[in-house]
Amino acid sequence: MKLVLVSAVVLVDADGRVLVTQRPEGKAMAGLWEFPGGKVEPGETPEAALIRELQEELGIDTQASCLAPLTFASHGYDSFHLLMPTFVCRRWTGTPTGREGQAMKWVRPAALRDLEMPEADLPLIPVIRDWL
Ligand SMILES: Nc1nc2c([nH]c(=O)n2[C@H]2C[C@H](O)[C@@H](COP(=O)(O)OP(=O)(O)OP(=O)(O)O)O2)c(=O)[nH]1
Repeated sequence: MKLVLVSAVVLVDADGRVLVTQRPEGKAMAGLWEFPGGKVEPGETPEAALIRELQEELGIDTQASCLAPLTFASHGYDSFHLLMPTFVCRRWTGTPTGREGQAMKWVRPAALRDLEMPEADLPLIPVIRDWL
């Protein structure tokens, strides 16, 4: 089974809400709400991958010192095993916008359980609720 390393981040705004983005039509798991992030490329650190993905996907800038490790997901999908270090970030510059046309929204941690999220994300929800 292929191990896929994906970095994700829980962006937290001044009101304590977190950002989720919707996977676009045509991709695997289309329509599900997920945390910003993406695959870590060869030679890249998880932090560098996130900084790159946040710029590409949302048009915001942050730095490694603003990314605090929160938890991780480890989940077996049919065709790969996902390992997803998950950070929390409260400091960035710019306003997140769906640069790739994806829908996004800010939600209270308590409302995450009402969203349809990828299987791998479900164990993250109580951790986020407890620690934010
Ligand atoms: N960014 C992110 N990806 C997640 C989450 N939960 C989860 O299972 N994933 C999975 C979905 C994808 O299989 C993988 C992230 O890969 P990706 O977004 O860079 O790439 P992708 O599948 O959209 O598509 P591709 O460009 O590789 O074709 O991790 C999450 O909360 N955030």
